[in-house]
Amino acid sequence: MSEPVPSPRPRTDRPTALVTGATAGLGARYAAQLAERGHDLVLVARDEERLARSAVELRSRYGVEVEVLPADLSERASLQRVADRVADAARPVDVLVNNAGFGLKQRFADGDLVAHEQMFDVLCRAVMVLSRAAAGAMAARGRGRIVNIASVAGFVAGGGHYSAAKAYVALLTETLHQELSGTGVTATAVAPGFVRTEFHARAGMKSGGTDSPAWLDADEVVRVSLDDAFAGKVLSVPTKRYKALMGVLDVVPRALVRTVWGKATWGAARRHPSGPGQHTLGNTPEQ
Ligand SMILES: NC(=O)C1=CN([C@@H]2O[C@H](COP(=O)(O)OP(=O)(O)OC[C@H]3O[C@@H](n4cnc5c(N)ncnc54)[C@H](OP(=O)(O)O)[C@@H]3O)[C@@H](O)[C@H]2O)C=CC1
Ligand SMILES: N[C@@H](C=O)C(=O)O
Repeated sequence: MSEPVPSPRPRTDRPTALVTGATAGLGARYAAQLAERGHDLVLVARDEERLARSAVELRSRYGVEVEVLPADLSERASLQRVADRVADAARPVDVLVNNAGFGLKQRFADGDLVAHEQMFDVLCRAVMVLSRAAAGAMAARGRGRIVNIASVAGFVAGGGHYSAAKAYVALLTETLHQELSGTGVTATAVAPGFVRTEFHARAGMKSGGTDSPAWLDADEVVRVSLDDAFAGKVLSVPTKRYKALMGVLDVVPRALVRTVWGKATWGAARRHPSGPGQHTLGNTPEQ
């Protein structure tokens, strides 16, 4: 990736939101809805052309200032540039949306270690570094919103490395919310269920009938989660269906959840190229 040239933009009296993974799926909708709610934007993703196209469209549609900050969040130097932008006291970021992410269609135990390290770096390390940068800068100003995209998958026992990473995001966000209490800064973990975005196609996963009620509209997820974040809620679970599922997950024994999720075609099994029961390790979900 070539060295990015951040576009310097004059400050306006509008608040600024920085969104990672802003070019597709949920991130693109966060950018658009935050602009609609009167925010200037800083857009982060890897694809520079797509970032530039998004910026042009958002400026013309919403009349806000849009900076682009191309960065691969799995690379430490790039991540640091984004963290420096988040913490820049001269150009305050009022809302941080840690959204960038991806899934892997492979098991953890015998999958490609480099791919799993990249997933860890983007889903966990980047969220940790950027949340911390935002927490310090925002607390010093006495206001700010940190919005971290977790997943219902993060509350599912046995859902693979992805679930573990999203569990980390949820718990880190709850910790941050607690530590920031009284500072004027809030942290919100968003836990969507299945959402129609590029996520599953990019990972080569089967997504089944995306018109089924299990699949959510990205715009609805973003609207509900921004309302929750601006209300200072610590956890946002968009839609009644998934709130009900989270209620069930709270009371069902973990061993049962592991077994069901491991075998279900819509669950962990669909992440395995070899399909349920045919993977190389010969482990049952209980092991
Ligand atoms: N879709 C779903 O069912 C659900 C998704 N989520 C979570 O929502 C978030 C958004 O996913 P979704 O919108 O579905 O996915 P998409 O695949 O539609 O979009 C992913 C975005 O992340 C960016 N991105 C990916 N890798 C990197 C990287 N290394 N550095 C910087 N940017 C990166 C992509 O841009 P580029 O390729 O240009 O870098 C893109 O803008 C993720 O955290 C995901 O885990 C949670 C629950 C459900
Ligand atoms: N809910 C989705 C992502 O978080 C999935 O599990 O595919």
